[in-house]
Amino acid sequence: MKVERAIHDLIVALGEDPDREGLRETPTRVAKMYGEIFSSLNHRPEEFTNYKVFHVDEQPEMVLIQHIPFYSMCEHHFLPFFGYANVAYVPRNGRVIGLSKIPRLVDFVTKKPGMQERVTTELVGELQRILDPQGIAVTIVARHMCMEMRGICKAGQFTYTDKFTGDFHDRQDLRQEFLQQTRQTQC
Ligand SMILES: Nc1nc2c(ncn2[C@@H]2O[C@H](COP(=O)(O)OP(=O)(O)OP(=O)(O)O)[C@@H](O)[C@H]2O)c(=O)[nH]1
Ligand SMILES: [Zn+2]
Repeated sequence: MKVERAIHDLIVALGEDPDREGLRETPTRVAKMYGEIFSSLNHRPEEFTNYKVFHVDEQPEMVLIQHIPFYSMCEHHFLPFFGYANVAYVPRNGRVIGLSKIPRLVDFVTKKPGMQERVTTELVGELQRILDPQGIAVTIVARHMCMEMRGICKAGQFTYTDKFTGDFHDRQDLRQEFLQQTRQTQC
């Protein structure tokens, strides 16, 4: 209700007519939309991400989910930034999580106002907390609408961020394998 009222007031403040046909239901629609794209707000990570941990007797060198699409909103302008995340980890003592949980984690850290750097480090932080693996690699490539449709107005630029911990930080061969495997990723 508060968001609906705020959007109604915004429409008026922008000089539009909140009662014209196309805008009449807009406050309700936008409130519903924010509920969807900011669905991680007001959730503590621990309650949202208490995923089951499985054990495998023999573990692979790395588990990599690549090209995970995401949409988020920049906290500076409330405009979208979107792209792909690549997430890998080296299990410790055969401890793994369900594959679907990695894209779920990406959704969790992107469905709130944020910055690409924080999305990158929060992904690492959450995976560390859940699995305490021997190493984590995260790369993100994204386009930022606040740089494309306003301000500096440069379309088609890609912003790349990464973070490597543990084995991915210490072992160049492993990091190279990860980077080679994910090289094609664009948004
Ligand atoms: N580091 C970082 N910056 C971001 C991200 N998303 C948007 N920004 C930047 O946040 C900055 C906000 O800067 P301000 O100077 O306060 O805002 P502004 O006057 O609208 O800046 P301009 O975009 O340069 O017009 C801008 O430079 C944006 O490009 C992000 O994910 N990471
Ligand atoms: Zn922005």
